Amino acid sequence: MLNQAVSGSDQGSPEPTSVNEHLANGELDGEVVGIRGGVVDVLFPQDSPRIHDLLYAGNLALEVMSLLESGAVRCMALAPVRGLGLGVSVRATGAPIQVPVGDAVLGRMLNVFGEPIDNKPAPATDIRRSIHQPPPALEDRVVHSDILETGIKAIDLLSPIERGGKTGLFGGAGVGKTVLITELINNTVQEYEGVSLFCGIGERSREAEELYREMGDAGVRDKTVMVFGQMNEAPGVRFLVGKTALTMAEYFRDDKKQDVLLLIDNIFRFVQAGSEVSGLMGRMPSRVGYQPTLATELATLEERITSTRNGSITSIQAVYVPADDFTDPAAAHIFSHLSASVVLSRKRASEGLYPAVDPLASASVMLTPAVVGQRHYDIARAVRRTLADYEDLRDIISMLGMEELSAADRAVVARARRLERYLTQPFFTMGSVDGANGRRVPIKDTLNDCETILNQTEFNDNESDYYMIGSLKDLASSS
Ligand SMILES: Nc1ncnc2c1ncn2[C@@H]1O[C@H](COP(=O)(O)OP(=O)(O)OP(=O)(O)O)[C@@H](O)[C@H]1O
Repeated sequence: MLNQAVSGSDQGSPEPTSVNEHLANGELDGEVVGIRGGVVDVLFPQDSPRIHDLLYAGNLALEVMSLLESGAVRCMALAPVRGLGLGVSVRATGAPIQVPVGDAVLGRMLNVFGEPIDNKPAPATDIRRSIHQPPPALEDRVVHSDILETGIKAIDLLSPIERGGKTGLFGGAGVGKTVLITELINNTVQEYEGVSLFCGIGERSREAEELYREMGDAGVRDKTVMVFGQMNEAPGVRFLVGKTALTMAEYFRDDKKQDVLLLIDNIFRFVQAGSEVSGLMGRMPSRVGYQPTLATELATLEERITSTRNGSITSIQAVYVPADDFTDPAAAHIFSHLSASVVLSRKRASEGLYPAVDPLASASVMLTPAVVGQRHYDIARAVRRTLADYEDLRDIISMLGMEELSAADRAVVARARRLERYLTQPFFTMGSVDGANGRRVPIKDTLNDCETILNQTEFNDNESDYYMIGSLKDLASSS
């Protein structure tokens, strides 16, 4: 209901009063004047709250998205709007969502508001930050040229991850993005000198629980923060939860001067949530039905994920590619923010070649002689060339058979098939499923092994022996 004090103040002082002053007097109450899906219009008889301010209609949290000509504010709901009616009174908090930051959030599983979802008390800290922050100034950003070694052969060899950079794991449904990101957590978090932050956006809630348990088993939970806004939550939550995680990451980087490893599964769901909100807000869709503001929305998040003089944020982001279409505007825009992209292919997954990294489509700006060294660069190129030549020969083989190939081409095929199998790897996180034990392979071994295979001229061994092994030492010890 409209507040009496507010409606009676028409004849009051002509001086505009600030929102905070109204709040102090408990005056800034508004009223729900429109509800459309998760979008709620609220009319404040006097000062309107600002964009991004948090409002409450009873227990329902709302975030102000835009100011309407009618003087009302259009908000997105951060929970289902079931039961909400016109005329319900709304209270403005006078501030955006503020989340707890600092050591108190370590080891915790939190939601978009920074509230616990692990059945433990709220993080014990008074330090809270607004989730809407500007990106660091250009002159404060720094570029590293170090590699974060993952122990995953295909990634370290063909698409090395930049420390302090952004890496994307692209793939359609069910090609192994979540498995790969979990393996990366397993392989890197333990050795990572700094804190890790996992942000789950719009994925299955079951995955959140599994991850929490795995973090506990691996003994890394106390240097990890997990923030979730999963697929069962309102689009507004999925849209904002990335910012919650980033605000916590920025505090570790800027105030504690620590290095942060930020893992996001799945950044596409952030774009998708933005598109749901945009549709509800009544904006005209743009290409392929996405929101016209796709590029700016993504930039406000991605530009904050950066390394500064204070500390670095290394981020690894899973990117769902709708219908395996890599020209999809969401995938293409995300791609433009990254320094390395690991592309997972359905064809390789269907052949059981896990991790299904596509050696020809995956790339990294780190893969230059200046960063990885001439030898690594040459070996990676030779591996790619061999696999590309094999791709070209595949049609001929399927039509005419291997017999029609020249001896040189047959050698290329033999090497390529061995390389393809060698680049598969048993994962620690899949151990219980396929029975094999996980393997972590240092890049030095991967380079030596690939060189050995590339130089191979006799092919008496069985190519299937190269499948799901760690380094070639495994092959020698099993024969
Ligand atoms: N490295 C691997 N080794 C063995 N099996 C794997 C591997 N990666 C993926 N798989 C198989 O593929 C399935 C799907 O993997 P995952 O859930 O990671 O896919 P996804 O790309 O995240 O899918 P979605 O888009 O549906 O979330 C797994 O359940 C597993 O059976």
